[in-house]
Amino acid sequence: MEQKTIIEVKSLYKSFGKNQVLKDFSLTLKEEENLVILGKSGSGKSVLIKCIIRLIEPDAGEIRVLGQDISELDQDQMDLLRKDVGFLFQSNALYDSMTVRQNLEFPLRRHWSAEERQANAESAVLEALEDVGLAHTIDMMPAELSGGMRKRIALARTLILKPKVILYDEPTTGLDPITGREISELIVKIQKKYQSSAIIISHDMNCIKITSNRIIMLIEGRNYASDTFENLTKLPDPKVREFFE
Ligand SMILES: Nc1ncnc2c1ncn2[C@@H]1O[C@H](COP(=O)(O)OP(=O)(O)OP(=O)(O)O)[C@@H](O)[C@H]1O
Repeated sequence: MEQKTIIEVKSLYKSFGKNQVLKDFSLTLKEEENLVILGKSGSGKSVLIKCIIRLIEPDAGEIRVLGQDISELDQDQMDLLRKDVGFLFQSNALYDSMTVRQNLEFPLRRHWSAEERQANAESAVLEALEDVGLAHTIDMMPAELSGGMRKRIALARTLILKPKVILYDEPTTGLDPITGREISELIVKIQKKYQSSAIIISHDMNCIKITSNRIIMLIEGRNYASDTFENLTKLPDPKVREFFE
């Protein structure tokens, strides 16, 4: 059976003044796939992700998310789509003045009715916290948690809406190697449990090795090579080799 396409980006172009960042970039994300975007600093990985969640308007090209051309959606339709597309910020973006529970309840305010929240918020918060192994932190403040724990809480807050696809912006940056490995393993566990898909931006080779089903190399603004970790490490092309040496 052919796998469904979850995200399709076709011939994307984006420049800032004279700085041509994306030049004819394309990708396809399939159902239940963990796709890593690998590229140097400044190569346009964040710009790409921001185009996908429509924080940035591309100059040309097409982006389809869960079958919908996002340029055709109005604000309400885009809000509805955002429920299915989780985003884990590099900075975590937790609210420091709120407890862990309140942080997790926050996205429910926007996407669930008052009745739904009354009936199901408590169990949804607990399930998301259990997914990341941190149920005991429910009444703690973000400042009381380590960097790795804050990353897990941010992931739990993304999971609470049960997204079909999760976009991870450098999920292990700033973490020590052991904590980084735990987060990478958690990304794989979550994908299996929810049968979700993910785009993961990273240049942490350990994270990439653990999480990727496939890697796209973003070089000179385009999809320069796309293959599994193992196959890419065998390519003789010097521009690809740079990353694996
Ligand atoms: N809003 C903006 N205005 C002007 N230039 C921008 C803007 N956003 C990004 N850029 C430029 O686009 C290029 C790509 O930036 P981007 O943040 O996507 O890189 P990246 O691959 O994510 O890098 P890193 O790994 O360092 O995060 C950079 O040259 C950056 O200066």
